[in-house]
Amino acid sequence: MADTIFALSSGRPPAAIAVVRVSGPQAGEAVRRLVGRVPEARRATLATLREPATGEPIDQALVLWFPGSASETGDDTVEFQVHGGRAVIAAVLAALGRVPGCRPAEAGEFTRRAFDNGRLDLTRVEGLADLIGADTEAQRRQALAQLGGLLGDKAEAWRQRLIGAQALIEAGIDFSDEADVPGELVGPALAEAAALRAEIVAVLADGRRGERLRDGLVVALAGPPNAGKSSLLNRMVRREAAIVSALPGTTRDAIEVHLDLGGQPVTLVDTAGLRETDDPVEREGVRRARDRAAAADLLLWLQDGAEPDGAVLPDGLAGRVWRVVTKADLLDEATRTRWAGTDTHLTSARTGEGIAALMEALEQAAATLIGAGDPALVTRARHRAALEETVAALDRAAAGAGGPEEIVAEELRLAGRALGRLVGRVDVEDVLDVIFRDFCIGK
Ligand SMILES: Nc1nc2c(ncn2[C@@H]2O[C@H](COP(=O)(O)OP(=O)(O)OP(=O)(O)O)[C@@H](O)[C@H]2O)c(=O)[nH]1
Ligand SMILES: [K+]
Ligand SMILES: [Mg+2]
Repeated sequence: MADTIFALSSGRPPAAIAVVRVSGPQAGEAVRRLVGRVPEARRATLATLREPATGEPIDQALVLWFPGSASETGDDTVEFQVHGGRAVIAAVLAALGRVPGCRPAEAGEFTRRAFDNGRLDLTRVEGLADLIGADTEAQRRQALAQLGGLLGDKAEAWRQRLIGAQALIEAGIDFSDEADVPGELVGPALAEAAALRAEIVAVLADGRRGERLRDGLVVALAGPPNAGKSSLLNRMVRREAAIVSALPGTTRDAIEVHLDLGGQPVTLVDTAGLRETDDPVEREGVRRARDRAAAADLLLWLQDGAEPDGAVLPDGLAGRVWRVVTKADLLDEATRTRWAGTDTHLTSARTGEGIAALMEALEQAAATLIGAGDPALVTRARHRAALEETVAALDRAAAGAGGPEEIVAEELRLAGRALGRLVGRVDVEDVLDVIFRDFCIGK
């Protein structure tokens, strides 16, 4: 018999209410011991929880009993809503620990059981993890769509069609000596594979917006020392997140600030000023600054407005770059006019000039790059890799047309296997630990 698991599923106590969940074959026995009876299924029942050994009351609780396969995990489950004090929770958990066959749950174990019982496919498990981790509206919407099976159902439908196409060819192979089986079944199978390929390629051509939304859009501030990077960051986030000083080379470690721009998650990264230096600590800072700038989705390249030609963007950082001119408050009219004629954001951290416009532009860019339109299907690198593997196998199948039918069938099988891994139907042991590691205890 499988273990029965229990855990505190609500947040850190003390709190008004705490939810303790129990799931597994002994859940019914647990509720019988603590409540004295098994309450009506799926109805909130007010009951006194008692220490089974002594009969002493522990707390007044709402008890919810979800028998068998209709529960979230697919096993008998009971939820106790108790007062969220530490001693109450400790007493309930201790009493549950004394029920034979019951033990504390490990991180993610309730969800793992739901997966093992076929209640959730792997993409839904990931959606659930993302929903719990969602910080912004757009992230919440995307996670909820994933939990609802946006990608999982589509991938499973693709997989079923592939199995059908593969079966067509295998029927041809198995019965090829029999007169009444059509000899040419590879053609229709490959036509189906080509249609599938087109659908998957269209899903992959999403500009990685799902992954970007999940991770947050990374915007790096870079430029020469004393360009005013840290001052601008502080002004943008309206707090003293980074140290500012007149000394060039002040910032060493990259400083990250997370923002919610109109529902889009954006991470601003302040970096060390880029220059050649003999100071080993600053040199490490410069190395990190280059890495962060190169990896960013968007680079704000800052230059002091008083520098006549501006700073030269180093090689290798030419991706998505916005030029930002700083210290506009120090400029004379002629210089201002000259900058105004260029493709730059003119800003002053001192007066706040240009900051609102910059934030507005960032919010729009974030919406375009990650948030706009329907929720993306691909939200993790794992999804993308599995779909690319599927497309590669379909390409090999198409290239095998005219050759031995067994080879085409084998490539279709490999394409289906990649989709099977995506939804968690075939050999996924290696990815499960990684995915469930994200979960907390009680989930
Ligand atoms: N007048 C004026 N001075 C500014 C402005 N922004 C920054 N400064 C000054 O410029 C100097 C450098 O500012 P920082 O924000 O530390 O510059 P940084 O680019 O982060 O410098 P490093 O981290 O050393 O690379 C400080 O003395 C700031 O007070 C501005 O908008 N107007
Ligand atoms: K500085
Ligand atoms: Mg700085």
